[in-house]
Amino acid sequence: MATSSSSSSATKLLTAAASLTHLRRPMATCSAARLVPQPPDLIRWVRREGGSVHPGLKIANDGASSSLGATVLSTQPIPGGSDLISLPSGLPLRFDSSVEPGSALDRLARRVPEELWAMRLGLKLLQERAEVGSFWWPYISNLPEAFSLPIFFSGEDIKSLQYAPLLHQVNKRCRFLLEFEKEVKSLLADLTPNDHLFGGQNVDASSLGWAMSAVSSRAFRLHGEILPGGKHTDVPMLLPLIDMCNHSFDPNARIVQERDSSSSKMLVMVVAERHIEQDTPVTLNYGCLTNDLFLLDYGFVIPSNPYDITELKYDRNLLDAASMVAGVSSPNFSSPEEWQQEILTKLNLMGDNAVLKVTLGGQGLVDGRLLASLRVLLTRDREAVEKLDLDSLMSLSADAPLGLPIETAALRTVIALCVVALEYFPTKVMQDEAILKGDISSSMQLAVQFRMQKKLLLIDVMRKLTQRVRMLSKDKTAA
Ligand SMILES: C[S@@+](CC[C@H](N)C(=O)[O-])C[C@H]1O[C@@H](n2cnc3c(N)ncnc32)[C@H](O)[C@@H]1O
Repeated sequence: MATSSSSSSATKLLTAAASLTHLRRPMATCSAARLVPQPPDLIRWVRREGGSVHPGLKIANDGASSSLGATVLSTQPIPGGSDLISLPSGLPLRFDSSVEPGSALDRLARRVPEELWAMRLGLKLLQERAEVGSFWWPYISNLPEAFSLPIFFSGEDIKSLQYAPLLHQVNKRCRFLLEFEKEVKSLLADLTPNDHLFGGQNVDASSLGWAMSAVSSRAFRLHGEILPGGKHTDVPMLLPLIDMCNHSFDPNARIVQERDSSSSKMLVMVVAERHIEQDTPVTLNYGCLTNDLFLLDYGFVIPSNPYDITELKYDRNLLDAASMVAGVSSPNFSSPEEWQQEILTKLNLMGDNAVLKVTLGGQGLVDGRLLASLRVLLTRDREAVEKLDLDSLMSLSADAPLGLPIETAALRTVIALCVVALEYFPTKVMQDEAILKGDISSSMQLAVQFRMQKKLLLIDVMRKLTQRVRMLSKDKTAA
């Protein structure tokens, strides 16, 4: 069970977090605070550099909720299909276009693991931030001075997340930043002052963390140049002004790319998806992401996020505990028969290549592999199982593929798994609600919101599966 290792993760993490306190800047009470107090007019800069911006748009602070920070706002009604913002290929800030292969910056970037790609572009951002007269200064000076990402939380706030998979990720990122600071310093020590990558400025875990957060919360992965044969690569890039648009799962605008008529370069545009009323924020969909990723990369949590999931570790003891809670007896959870083991191996839940992470919630509601394993472990009818393919065994939409009693027992076991998973959280939803009403820091607010949403998700899965069990038995009675 994922949350079972939380205490050891938390201890490790606190060790890392304690030494990261210098990373923390006071979290901006208004996250709209910018790098410099009066930054240049971004819209004017975009227009001057060959981009276009719809005359009915302005940058505004989202007053309704300061956590949303700045936003692009309509000052007049805008018809659907209108071009809102357009950036020529020179305006996006990319790593690949200007960093020489083999250069010191390139060598440093190669030390960053692929999954932390934001740090690579972050290095370029730091370099431009340090360069006097940088082309991108009007953009960079408009970036937030601080970010509400968990790497900047205090040890206490990180612990309050109460969810091991996220604690693990935060811990990993904090450790990486501390290690990378050393690597950067050692590389810089070998360079002459003239070759210093960051204009002689001190680069530490704090500035690296700022840059990584700026990129993870604002960059888009878009097509780079069109390659011969019409292929294109996906490149992360920072999009001035476009990155002032906040996220919505039901956005009123979207990003499109058009090929520049005179070259292989790409134009990046934002187009109104539908009619936008006056005084409405222009929103984009950042992706169908879990709250883990929204919090880690963007520093916010979406209530009732339909893409959020809770991770569990597939573990026979856990299944035994759940079956006891459910009142479903199955000795096969701890000692599956050989034919059952074969199917568990095919499901990658046993054997050398086993992947034991399973999920609840999200679009599928129950992890197909978990559901299939329960159906298989709860039946003695090997023949019936062998008539089914893996997809039918894994599908929640299939009508009780092994019959009603097995389906009911499997679903009741999943419901019990949710009960057990809820027990792992040290606090209850009601306690979280009470804490949120109190006078707490913005990072504690985020941590408590995050863990509360995980619990509400489990409760929602329980509710939906209970309905399903009822429906199945009703159908049976009616038949
Ligand atoms: C691409 S930037 C958008 C512009 C940003 N609001 C600003 O002040 O610069 C992404 C950041 O905006 C905020 N944000 C965007 N959409 C949000 C949402 N739906 N809820 C809460 N915060 C959001 C988060 O701080 C996120 O890291």
